[in-house]
Amino acid sequence: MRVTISRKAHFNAAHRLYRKDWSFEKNDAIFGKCNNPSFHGHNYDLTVSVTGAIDPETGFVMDVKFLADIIKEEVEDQFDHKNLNVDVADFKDLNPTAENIAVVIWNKIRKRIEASFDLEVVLYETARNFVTYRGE
Ligand SMILES: Nc1nc2c(c(=O)[nH]1)N=C([C@H](O)[C@H](O)COP(=O)(O)OP(=O)(O)OP(=O)(O)O)CN2
Ligand SMILES: [Zn+2]
Repeated sequence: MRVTISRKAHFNAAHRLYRKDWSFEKNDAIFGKCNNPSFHGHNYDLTVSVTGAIDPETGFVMDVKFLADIIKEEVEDQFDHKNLNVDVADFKDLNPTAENIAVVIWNKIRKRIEASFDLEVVLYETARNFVTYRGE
């Protein structure tokens, strides 16, 4: 029997969607207002879900506090109130789209969680735009 626990988190960050190797005109055609050189911001909402067996002694799949601490260290402390393009090394050569941010977050958390657990990340960039990554 495998059960999923989830923890919600939040961070505020600025970004610009563009490629350094494209002209401004091409970036504008592909990324539109998201290519604003002055950047723009989002209030990102994150849900991290871990699936595993219930430990018969504790009744936990995983202590939610353990998961919350990982999210704080790997995501909130590194991304919150940051400019993703400028301040976060992961996006030095990676466009900070919601898709790429979700994959970066998944990889950071995956390293901190035992392989017996499945991991899913859902990242809301706006109230209506969200992406899901399960490491597949
Ligand atoms: N596949 C993706 N498409 C878009 C991404 C992305 O990360 N992946 N990102 C953006 C921009 O970041 C943009 O800032 C999104 O905001 P916006 O277009 O304003 O989205 P809203 O849903 O809030 O706007 P509505 O116009 O109300 O739909 C764009 N595309
Ligand atoms: Zn954006």
